[in-house]
Amino acid sequence: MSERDDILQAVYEVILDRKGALPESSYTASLLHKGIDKILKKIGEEATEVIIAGKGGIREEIIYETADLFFHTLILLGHYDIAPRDVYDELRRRFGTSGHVEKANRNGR
Ligand SMILES: N=c1c2ncn([C@@H]3O[C@H](COP(=O)(O)OP(=O)(O)OP(=O)(O)O)[C@@H](O)[C@H]3O)c2ncn1[C@@H]1O[C@H](COP(=O)(O)O)[C@@H](O)[C@H]1O
Repeated sequence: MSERDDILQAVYEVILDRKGALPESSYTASLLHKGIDKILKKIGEEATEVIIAGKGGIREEIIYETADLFFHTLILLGHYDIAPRDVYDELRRRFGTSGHVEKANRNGR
């Protein structure tokens, strides 16, 4: 898959553009402007909504709330200039390794 077809990458690039935008010009710009504590608060709220949707078991709501969580997590990555591909690389590094083995190799993290 090319980066152009990767929606997480595409949204991430919009988020980076919004870093230079006026807060009143967009939701993303206003959240970035409010700073890291507000970004983290939104992630906490969105994660809670994923949990509630997960308990409810309604497919569309789980998808909708997960998209909100992904989006706000991308804003966190954007805040720190961490590209989605860095997260993909970490997942690739873990791919094929059992979760139990991966945990044992975390060296106290
Ligand atoms: N994917 C999203 C996306 N997902 C969710 N949201 C917004 O995230 C907000 C979360 O909803 P909430 O009700 O929790 O938030 P709120 O009440 O508006 O905000 P708070 O007062 O709680 O902080 C809503 O305003 C949603 O519209 C998004 N806003 C933007 N994007 C993407 O980001 C791009 C840039 O958006 P703008 O920054 O608005 O131009 C868009 O083209 C989209 O691709």
